[in-house]
Amino acid sequence: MRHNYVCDTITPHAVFQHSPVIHQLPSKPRFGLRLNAKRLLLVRMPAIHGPTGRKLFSATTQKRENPDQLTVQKNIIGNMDLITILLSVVVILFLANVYKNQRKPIHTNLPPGPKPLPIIGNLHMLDMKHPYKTFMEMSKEYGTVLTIHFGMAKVIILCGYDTVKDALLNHGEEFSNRPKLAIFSKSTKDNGVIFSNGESWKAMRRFTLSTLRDYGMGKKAIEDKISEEAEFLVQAMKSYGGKPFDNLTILNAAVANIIISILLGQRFNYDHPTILRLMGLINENIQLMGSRVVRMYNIIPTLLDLLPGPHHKIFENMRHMQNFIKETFTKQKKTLDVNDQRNLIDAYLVKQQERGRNTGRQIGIHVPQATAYCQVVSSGNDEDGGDGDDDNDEVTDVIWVPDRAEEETEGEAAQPQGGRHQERGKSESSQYFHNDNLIALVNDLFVAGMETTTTTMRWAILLMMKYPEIQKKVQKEIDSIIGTTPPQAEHRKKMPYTDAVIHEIQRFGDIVPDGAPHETIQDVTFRGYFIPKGTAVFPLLYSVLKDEAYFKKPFDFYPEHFLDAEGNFKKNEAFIPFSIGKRSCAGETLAKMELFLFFTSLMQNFTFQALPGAEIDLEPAEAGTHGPKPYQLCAIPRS
Ligand code: HEM
Repeated sequence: MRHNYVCDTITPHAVFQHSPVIHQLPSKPRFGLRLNAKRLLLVRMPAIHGPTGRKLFSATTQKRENPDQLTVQKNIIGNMDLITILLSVVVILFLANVYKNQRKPIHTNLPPGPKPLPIIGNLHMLDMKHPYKTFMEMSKEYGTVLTIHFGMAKVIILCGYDTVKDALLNHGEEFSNRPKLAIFSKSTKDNGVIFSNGESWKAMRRFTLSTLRDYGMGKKAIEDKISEEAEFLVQAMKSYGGKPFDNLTILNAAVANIIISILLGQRFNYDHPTILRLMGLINENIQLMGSRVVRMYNIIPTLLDLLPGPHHKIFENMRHMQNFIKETFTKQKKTLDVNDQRNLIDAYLVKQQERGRNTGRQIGIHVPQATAYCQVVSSGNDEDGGDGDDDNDEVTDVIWVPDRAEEETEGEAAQPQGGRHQERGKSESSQYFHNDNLIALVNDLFVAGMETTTTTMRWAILLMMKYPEIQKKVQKEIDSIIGTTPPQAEHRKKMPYTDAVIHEIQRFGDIVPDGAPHETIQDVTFRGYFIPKGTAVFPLLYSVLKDEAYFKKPFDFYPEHFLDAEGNFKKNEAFIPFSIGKRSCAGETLAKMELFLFFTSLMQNFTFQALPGAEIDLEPAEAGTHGPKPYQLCAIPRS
């Protein structure tokens, strides 16, 4: 019985499940190595070879009936012994190696953390639904810089504003990479802006910041677009006549239309199939990202690739998004006018053309040269056959991939904190403006620009329903400062209470509690600890936005966090929902403008109420971002 159990634990899957038992085994070598190798495999055969293995095993134990059968069985057993020994040796060596590596003090001065188990590390200790809560608990024991083992990989967790600021600002460059996350790497091949690194990231980030500025952020044009969209949103909410509804779809569509106008230069009605399709794909993926299986996928992708699960749906949805983007820019290319750029995709295509001109070649035309090579990009097939991506099959493009000698030297990527304007006029790495980067970049901006702001707006309405007296104070300020005219960005400075409420919504909602993962670009000595190059680092935004040293009532909704005694708006340096440093949110200015204009437009026109008798639940849903659970609301028109 005991042998059975120990041997079962030696299949990779079972080791994962039962490893605490491995630790409890008494004496001598661990992992049941003292077992007879043959017996080990006999018990393991069913797990490795399935039904055949099971039959072989029974052949050794049942009564033999005739000599022929005996001979066959002897051969089988002879072969099996060989396999038994080989496999046992492999398994034993593998486990011994894992054990040795985990015990070996490779770096003696790593930040402290809980003791890991073989293979699974500290995974068994984590609340997989809210890992940030476990990290906060652990930091009470181990300090604000701690090491957690995600399986066999070490991850550094940074807790509290002082530590996060120290890492992302004072050691900004050293912590500025992103780790490869299997769930994204597989579909984007590390292109785009959110999960890319090195020169390609710098080129994409610089382009994103300057183009968002030209087509969106800080410009009157985008302010007008948001105001216009806010009016559509108000009308859509009015259409419910005060009756209960779930605001997710229309809020999502309103926010989506802003990023769509920047990316594609158009808006869609809220029931248009295209916008519904895009939102459906993105929302489903965000939802699935929060699942435990997907979190596990980033730790053991090779194993999970073999198993069914939500990760396959994520890949399928990403393929549909990519096909949509390919189809869109292929069509746009046909009507591109360099002197009349309509949107971000046009600006990107112009960069591609510049590249062609600079090198005496044109994008899309293969000009063989000794020092460069071409890459043919084909969209592949529309795998679902029914999502309207039929044109994609014809999309074939030829892009230039220069040799290293052609690469231009880049400066630092633009920094949002005070450094945004420095990137203008710098030489550009136009070799990175290839189609794969365009697809991944547009996808990144769709997802980042749509989901985050919608989720914050959903918190905003839920919190106003929960705290009607705060809602009334906001409305009073709107009535006195804005009146009935459409809200404008410049009103904000005169509205300290509303400004404080919006800040508190973001602080309390805390929609990216784990922070986006970073990675050390080189060996780092940080706060007395050694963190090797290539280590994943989580700046825990939850621990910052709930930092008791900076916020008096960290777990309450308390707009006074951002107000002084006279009721003036008061900045709080630990308010960093967009993070800080080199990888901080590229859409921060746009998001702030959207939040202010959408929020004030809604508060100007409606009083939000929960359904009579309904409990307002402020516990976040389990998803990729920290949003409220689905809820119904009544938007009572103010007249
Ligand atoms: C309320 C709204 C938003 C919040 C709370 C938010 C928050 C964040 C956070 C926490 C990060 C990770 C920073 C880090 O790694 O340290 C991030 C990255 C990013 N965000 Fe946002 N974001 C919002 C809206 C937007 C919008 C509207 C856009 C674009 C239009 C956008 C584009 C990006 C991009 C491109 C990155 C990756 C930057 C990089 O890796 O260089 N975000 N955002």
